[in-house]
Amino acid sequence: MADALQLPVVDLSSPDRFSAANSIRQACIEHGFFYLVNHGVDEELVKKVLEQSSKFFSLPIEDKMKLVQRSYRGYVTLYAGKLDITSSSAKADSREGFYIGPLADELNQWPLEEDLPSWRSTMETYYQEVLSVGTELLSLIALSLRLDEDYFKKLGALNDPLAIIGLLHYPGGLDSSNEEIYGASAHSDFGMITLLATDGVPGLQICREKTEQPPVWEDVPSMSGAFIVNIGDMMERWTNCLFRSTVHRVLPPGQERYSVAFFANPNKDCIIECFESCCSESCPPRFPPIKYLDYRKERLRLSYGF
Ligand SMILES: O=C(O)CCC(=O)C(=O)O
Ligand SMILES: [Fe+2]
Repeated sequence: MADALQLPVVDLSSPDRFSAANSIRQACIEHGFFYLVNHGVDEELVKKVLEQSSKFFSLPIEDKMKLVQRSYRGYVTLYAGKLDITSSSAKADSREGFYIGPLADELNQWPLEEDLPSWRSTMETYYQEVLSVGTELLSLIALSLRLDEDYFKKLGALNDPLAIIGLLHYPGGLDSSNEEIYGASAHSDFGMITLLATDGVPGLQICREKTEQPPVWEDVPSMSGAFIVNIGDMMERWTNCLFRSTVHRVLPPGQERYSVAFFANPNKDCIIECFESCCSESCPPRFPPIKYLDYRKERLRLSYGF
């Protein structure tokens, strides 16, 4: 059994934006994870998204396969990939997913309205609402880095961002004592930040020290009404590792589990290079500049082969 963890709580509606920014700074330095409360997304909407997600995954496999992923939009089958690209012994991840990208770009695939009424409109509403929460949160993150509030906007990261909803289903029924099968094996997220909602079934764990052996895994329980937010690799690169893109995983829950991850990714052409304020002669950039799309493509190729 892993240690229980008390993650910091950030209030998005706090009138004292500087104190909210400071708590974000501390959370991102120490954990790379925090709970976000008072974010303004109605709990009923989150519940509806989870219900609609469960309706999709309950369809017969032939129907799900009609929407099998193209350009990483649509249905990704159980055991299709392995997020842990460092382990040769971990088996493929025991989960299935459905991915929805930018609403305007025509690549998305949708179930028919007559098969799953209101499914598309529920997901579109959720996409727009969580994107605006993410945008607001990024202005606080900019403040927390002593940058202008609209820094990420000016950088172009928020112009047509390649944000993705991942509807995730962990079927359960697997014995978690089998060390080599995970719901989602150990990984860091590829983008700027991720905002996660779950159905409350446990399973998510983080490892704060990547290099510690043996690794120490700590449980991240869900908090009712809060998003679990984590820092992704692009934010880690921008900040030269000041903010951590913390490694996390999902154990195979004995019980079925649903979650919805909103990956707030930057614009596909955004060049990610260390902020000037985060490097110096004595602390040079640890990563070369990289275009977001190139980084993302490589990670998807390594984990999923597409
Ligand atoms: O399902 C979860 O709780 C986390 C999923 C996750 O970490 C991911 O898909 O990147
Ligand atoms: Fe993740």
